[in-house]
Amino acid sequence: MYIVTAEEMYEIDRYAIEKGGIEGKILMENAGSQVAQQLTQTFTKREKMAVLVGSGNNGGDGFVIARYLAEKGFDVTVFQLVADEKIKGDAAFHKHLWLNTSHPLYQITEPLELKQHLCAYDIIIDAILGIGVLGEIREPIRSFINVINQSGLVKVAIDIPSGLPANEGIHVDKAIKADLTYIIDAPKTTVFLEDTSRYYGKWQVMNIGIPDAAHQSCNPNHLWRKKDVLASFPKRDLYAHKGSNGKGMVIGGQALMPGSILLSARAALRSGAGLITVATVRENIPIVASQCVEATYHLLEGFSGGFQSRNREAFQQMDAIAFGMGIGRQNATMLRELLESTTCPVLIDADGLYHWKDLLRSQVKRDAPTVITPHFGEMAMLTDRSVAELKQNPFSISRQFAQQHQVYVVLKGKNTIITAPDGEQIVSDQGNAGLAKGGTGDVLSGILLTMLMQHQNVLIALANGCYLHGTSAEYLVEEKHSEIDLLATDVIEGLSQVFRTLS
Ligand SMILES: NC(=O)C1=CN([C@@H]2O[C@H](COP(=O)(O)OP(=O)(O)OC[C@H]3O[C@@H](n4cnc5c(N)ncnc54)[C@H](OP(=O)(O)O)[C@@H]3O)[C@@H](O)[C@H]2O)[C@@H](O)CC1
Ligand SMILES: Nc1ncnc2c1ncn2[C@@H]1O[C@H](COP(=O)(O)OP(=O)(O)O)[C@@H](O)[C@H]1O
Ligand SMILES: [K+]
Repeated sequence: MYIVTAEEMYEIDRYAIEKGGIEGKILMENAGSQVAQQLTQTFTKREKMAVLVGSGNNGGDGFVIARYLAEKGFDVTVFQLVADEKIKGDAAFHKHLWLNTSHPLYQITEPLELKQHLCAYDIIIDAILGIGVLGEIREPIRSFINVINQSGLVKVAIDIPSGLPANEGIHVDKAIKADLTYIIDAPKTTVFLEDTSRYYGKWQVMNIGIPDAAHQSCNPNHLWRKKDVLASFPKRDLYAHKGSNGKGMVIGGQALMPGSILLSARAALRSGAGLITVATVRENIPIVASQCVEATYHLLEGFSGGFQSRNREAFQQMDAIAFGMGIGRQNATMLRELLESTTCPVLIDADGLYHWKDLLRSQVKRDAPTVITPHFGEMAMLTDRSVAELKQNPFSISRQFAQQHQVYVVLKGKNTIITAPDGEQIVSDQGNAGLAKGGTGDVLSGILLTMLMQHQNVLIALANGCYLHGTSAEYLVEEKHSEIDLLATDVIEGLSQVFRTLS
């Protein structure tokens, strides 16, 4: 599935119309008929529906929806919130078809008038503004939105809640707070931002017959789904041996922090790693080893001296390395040597990100992939921006950062945004609030470590790893646990069930 900006959506429409030869009227017919079909399955004929239409093509969708609902015997009325001359093109065509049905069309100019009418209805279908919204919401639409939000009725938005921008980085001035949104063709960027996602309510994407070539014409971001995992997850070779399933190392864990490295190592093993070595300080080895007997151990001699040649040899045998979980925030020497002396992917997480920030000021010689996995607080630290700014622009800030520093960025949150050094982006929206606990990030690092050892393509490896992590939490909360009691260790155990659905 794709994720689009408003500009990309217009480009996709243009391509479908000009190169695909599908007329805009037909796309509108498809959009309206698909939404109407969903509405007839979700609501009953006892519920009275008010379709509110504006001036653009979003309003055009509203006329089609109303026509299909009326044909199916639903009690539906169209309220036109703009002057007649504002409705043009494809929307005017479909308005004409609606009028031909001889069902009512009311033109409303006053908010109070709308309020009085709405008292007689159960459901509002919001087809007032789509992705063409620009700038501050003008009157009288502004007051209409207030009336709708205060109505207490069920609000179903078409494509996007009216007034909400499609793109990140735009202040929300006034918008409908929908209970449900039927998104046309592809989710818009604001579906995935903390402040704007709440306006959508539940959402569902309607396929309106736009050819895939139209999407590919503008190379939009991807939303990672099970079918993408099934298509890209490496198959196990019948004659596999532990070496062919990948050798990985987790480096971290100061004396008082054995837990994080234990979680990473166990998660890496549960994800199918052939061999995992834990590199940590002497005090941690018996603690971690007692709960992770499958791993081997490598002694890190303190944190002050950097790597000796003994260390370097061990690191160079690895297919991927994860660095930083519980390592403490001092001394970037070790990380520099690790990055410069290895040719395998290195993932940097947690405290390791503070070390990496220190290295940004100097040149690090490295050709192999580097992956950073910050949460929003860590990303704010790395980019010298505020968390609020980052939450409004996570896609563009991640992209700019990944391109500037030539790293893979896994920006973790409810929706995790994964960016490649060339700017390509994938979103993993799996998971739930049960993951908002200490240690779940360490588990993710372990899973990603194993994925890096086993996939050809780093971006896909990371997307698949995030899918496994989030889906494990989803299964566990559906069947056994709740979002309250879920622990990071449970997420490791839950991986078995996710893998069974992939084979
Ligand atoms: N083939 C296709 O294209 C398909 C498109 N589809 C559908 O089309 C939708 C996009 O249609 P669109 O481009 O007409 O934009 P849309 O938001 O409906 O109207 C824009 C108008 O709103 C107004 N307005 C803007 N800002 C405002 C403000 N701040 N405050 C107040 N008013 C404001 C302004 O009108 P004005 O008053 O300036 O004349 C402007 O002209 C898309 O979301 C999807 O639903 C589907 O049917 C599939 C096929
Ligand atoms: N509300 C949420 N919904 C879905 N996933 C979440 C949510 N909160 C956190 N997560 C996921 O949980 C993990 C938390 O990572 P992190 O903050 O690094 O934890 P820690 O450092 O304590 O191990 C990330 O993978 C993140 O995407
Ligand atoms: K709308």
